[in-house]
Amino acid sequence: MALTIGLTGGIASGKSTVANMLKEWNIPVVDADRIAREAVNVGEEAYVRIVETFGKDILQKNGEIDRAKLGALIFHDEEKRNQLNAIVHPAVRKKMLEQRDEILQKNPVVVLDIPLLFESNLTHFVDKIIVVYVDDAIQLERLMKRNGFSQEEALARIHSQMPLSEKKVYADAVIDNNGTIDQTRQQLLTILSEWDVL
Ligand SMILES: CC(C)(COP(=O)(O)OP(=O)(O)OC[C@H]1O[C@@H](n2cnc3c(N)ncnc32)[C@H](O)[C@@H]1O)[C@@H](O)C(=O)NCCC(=O)NCCS
Ligand SMILES: Nc1ncnc2c1ncn2[C@@H]1O[C@H](COP(=O)(O)OP(=O)(O)OP(=O)(O)O)[C@@H](O)[C@H]1O
Repeated sequence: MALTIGLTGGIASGKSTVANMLKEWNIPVVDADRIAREAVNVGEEAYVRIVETFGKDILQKNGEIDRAKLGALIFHDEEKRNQLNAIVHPAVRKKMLEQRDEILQKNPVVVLDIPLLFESNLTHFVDKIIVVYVDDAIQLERLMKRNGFSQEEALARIHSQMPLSEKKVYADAVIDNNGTIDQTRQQLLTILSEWDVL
């Protein structure tokens, strides 16, 4: 029987790390962040609407969206963030569901890696939910390190999402990613074997 698993968590909590393990085991993963990046390529409908809404100041010299600039804008302003979400999310949802359906024609299982699974009310599109969890301090530390953000920049991003402690409550399974990568892999293996995926 077909199974759609939602993989979520907070920014820099370790979703991509878990998604990479799944891919190594040949479990197909649909990556919402990647689809969102493709949706705003030059010339796409969402690109045009973003330029109309936020102006040409958020473009690089070559015409592509300056993601750092747009990020600095929307992670500090909820209204602007909602405007951007309203432009990008419908396109992402459509593409993601198309990819899910295509994969399920050939595979019994698909994983949708969606950072904003709860925030965007997408839970009804998945059968089971895995939340990748880390403590606040570790999330902040890993995000600052990975992106070279100041504490203020990192906190703005973290606070634009539902708290991880809340996401944990709605999960069918929680991976505690505070420890080593190996400990995370073990937890993932246990969950997948309980769900008869591996
Ligand atoms: C603001 C943008 C240009 C910043 O780009 P940047 O390359 O710095 O970040 P990237 O896209 O890799 O996202 C990194 C992480 O930020 C978080 N995040 C991104 N967008 C949002 C948002 N609108 N609200 C809350 N968190 C977000 C997610 O955890 C995501 O994994 C970009 O994130 C964007 O276009 N966001 C809107 C689309 C979106 O919601 N994407 C995420 C899920 S589909
Ligand atoms: N168990 C771990 N131990 C140490 N570092 C880790 C661990 N898990 C992930 N990391 C590191 O933490 C950072 C965030 O992890 P990752 O990119 O997987 O998070 P993410 O949830 O996909 O982030 P985003 O929402 O921004 O896409 C990365 O630099 C990654 O290498």
